[in-house]
Amino acid sequence: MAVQINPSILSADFARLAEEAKAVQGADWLHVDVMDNHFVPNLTLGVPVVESLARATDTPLDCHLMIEDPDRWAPQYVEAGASSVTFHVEAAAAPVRLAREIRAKGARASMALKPATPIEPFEDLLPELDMLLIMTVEPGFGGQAFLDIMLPKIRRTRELIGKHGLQLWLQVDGGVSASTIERCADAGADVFVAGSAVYGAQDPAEAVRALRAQAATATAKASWACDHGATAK
Ligand SMILES: O=C(CO)[C@H](O)[C@H](O)COP(=O)(O)O
Ligand SMILES: [Fe+2]
Repeated sequence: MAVQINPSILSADFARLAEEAKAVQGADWLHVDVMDNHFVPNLTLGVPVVESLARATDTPLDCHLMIEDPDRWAPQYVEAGASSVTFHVEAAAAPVRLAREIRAKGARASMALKPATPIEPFEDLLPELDMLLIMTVEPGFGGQAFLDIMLPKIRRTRELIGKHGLQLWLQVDGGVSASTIERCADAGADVFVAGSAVYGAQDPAEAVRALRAQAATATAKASWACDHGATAK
């Protein structure tokens, strides 16, 4: 499977979101961080902004919900135009029902794990999902340092995906940059969120291209990709 690069608009200029979306043309998805100041100690944007952004760009929206009560809110993000909706398992009351509802409404269903949440208790849920997000920082803020200690979890998750023969995407989010993306790809990630590394760059579109090239090269050399026939874009 090809690697995917998803710039996070958390590091973009919120007053110029439509232009900021165009600045990363060539990106696979736009990553939209929704924070409610309850699940995480920060507040960003909600359904109306996602609705406007979906109208303003052709790049599909990958909504990462860092909010309480995703069972109630996640379906509204699909209706607002998100093509992928990620809820946190720590916040969901009924993750299987929620994933099925997101899919039934026509979006990709994704589940996120905070750094201290292990994957193993959720192995049986993997077939219900289109993507699993492993946080590589504590959720809440952009520009934090990548947590190396998450690499074994990425590796174990990739093994579980292989064991069950699933076509599940494995996303990493937090501190992903030119100096960390290769380790993530080597461990088994294939979808890479990058906020400050893209929007903090002189040329955001070039930063996306450079990250993609690095991830693709690391994936081509990775044992998990050789075993499962993954190919670089
Ligand atoms: O979910 C997030 C934070 O909770 C963001 O997507 C993430 O932090 C991106 O920013 P950066 O690449 O600068 O770490
Ligand atoms: Fe995110």
